[in-house]
Amino acid sequence: MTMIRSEAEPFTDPELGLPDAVVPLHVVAGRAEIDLPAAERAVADLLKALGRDPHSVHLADTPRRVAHAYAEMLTPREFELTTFPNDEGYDELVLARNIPVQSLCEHHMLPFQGVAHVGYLPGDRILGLSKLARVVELFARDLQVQERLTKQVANWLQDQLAPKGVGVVIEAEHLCMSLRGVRAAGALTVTSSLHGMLRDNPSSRQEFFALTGINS
Ligand SMILES: Nc1nc2c(ncn2[C@@H]2O[C@H](COP(=O)(O)OP(=O)(O)OP(=O)(O)O)[C@@H](O)[C@H]2O)c(=O)[nH]1
Ligand SMILES: [Zn+2]
Repeated sequence: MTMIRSEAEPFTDPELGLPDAVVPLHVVAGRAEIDLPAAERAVADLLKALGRDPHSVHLADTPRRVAHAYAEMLTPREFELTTFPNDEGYDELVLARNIPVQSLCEHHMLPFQGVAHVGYLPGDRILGLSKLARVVELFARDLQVQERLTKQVANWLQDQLAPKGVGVVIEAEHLCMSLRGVRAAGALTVTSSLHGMLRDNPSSRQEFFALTGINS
């Protein structure tokens, strides 16, 4: 998945007034359009291959439902990137903890879900808080591995906001590990990605992990 920014320049000095840097985001191809009728046919074929009758009264609507469910789970909502000038020179951590994460593992197309803790040390700009959760959704609504998801969120914040540091931790349970296979129900996978001072400065790093509740 690739994202481009609009024609608007993101971080030019604003006129007075807020919000001052609203940048429409467009999720662009890298992925083809979702073809719902083809997905429905494929689900009906899968049911048949699994020894089930897709035309039975119970399953007649299932291909449509499954196709729509996957389409929904693979389609992030677009949003506008809203930043504000850091007029007060706020120079401590901003951290949104326990952001819900729902994604699909690319190996089994089964959900993995949990929480993300997303933080940054502001530079010249601060970010609308909701955008920390929106960017998690932007990259989670894809076929993913948790490591890539974690890095994409951190890289996006670093690129878009140019803060002094970025930290992202994701804790998630993978249904492919709990429902089937090894059946390790309740096992949590923890991943992290850090940039700038949160990576390089030991006390900033420690503070970040302390506030996330993760022992570094
Ligand atoms: N690194 C990583 N691995 C993942 C993620 N989600 C699922 N996996 C793993 O992807 C691997 C795929 O391994 P395979 O051996 O090809 O698949 P499998 O035979 O179904 O493996 P088992 O789950 O061990 O039964 C499994 O070990 C999964 O646990 C993820 O987000 N990151
Ligand atoms: Zn999996």
